[in-house]
Amino acid sequence: MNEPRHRAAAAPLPSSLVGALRELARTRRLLVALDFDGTLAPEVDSPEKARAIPEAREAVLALLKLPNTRVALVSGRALRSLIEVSDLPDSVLLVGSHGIELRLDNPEDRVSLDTAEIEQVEVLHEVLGEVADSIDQVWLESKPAGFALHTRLATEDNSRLAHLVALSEAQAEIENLTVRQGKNVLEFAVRSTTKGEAVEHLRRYTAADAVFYAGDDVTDEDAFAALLSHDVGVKSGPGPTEAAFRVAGPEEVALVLKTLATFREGDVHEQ
Ligand SMILES: O=P(O)(O)OC[C@H]1O[C@H](O[C@H]2O[C@H](CO)[C@@H](O)[C@H](O)[C@H]2O)[C@H](O)[C@@H](O)[C@@H]1O
Repeated sequence: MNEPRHRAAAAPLPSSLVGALRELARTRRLLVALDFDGTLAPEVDSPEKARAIPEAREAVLALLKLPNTRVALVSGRALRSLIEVSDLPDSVLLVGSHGIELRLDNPEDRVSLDTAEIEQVEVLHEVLGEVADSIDQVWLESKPAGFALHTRLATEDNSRLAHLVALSEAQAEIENLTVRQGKNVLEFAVRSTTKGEAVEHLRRYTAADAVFYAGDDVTDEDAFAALLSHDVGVKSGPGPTEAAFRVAGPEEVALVLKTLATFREGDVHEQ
């Protein structure tokens, strides 16, 4: 099934989180950095069909209207794919490919790979393409500096096999390959960046006094690790995390963002 038919209402937020949001809303310059899949958008079988739930989108639009408030999406998706599925105004800062691609306020920064990296991407394509072609329901998503090997619809055995073979063959061909495990996906990149570096870059770029970050996957842990004591991190869904707070999924993330926007709006009017 690609689209959940009924969405559960968001569970109430824990009072400790509401308190942290109230405090964060008073920050002079605030950066709200958000992962996309599993955080704003429920997971679906076809990545191109993923969309932020309406409540999350509305909350992001509300935050965008506030002064001294920047919103950024920090995603593992290729920038082009992130632009398509997020469908948000250009004032949203975008980080794609786990930090390799950026779209800030100035015209797009294109990723330009050097000759050696281009050759490595070609080799990767060949190696991973063979793995995807030979195992049922395994497919390859192309990104500027690498590939995501998707196994969401494969059996558990086939998924494990695909990951093992892809990893050993790709690493045998390319030294210093960056490999990331995500939800039903194994990602390979010829350039190394993390969402933590992306958050640090965005913090400097926006001159933010504090940062809010929400994410659901293993790669978001680098971003949580980059948060400072006065920042707020919220993990969406299950799994180990360094984030100080956890909510159940995109419905609750939307409620968190709406609550933050409402507090901040109130503070702006009081000033
Ligand atoms: O960093 P994110 O914004 O969370 O992106 C992580 C990966 O998201 C996409 O794959 C995941 O979501 C798909 C749609 O729900 C799902 O089908 C897949 O199983 C998930 O792994 C995207 O396709 C990847 O390129 C991103 O790296």
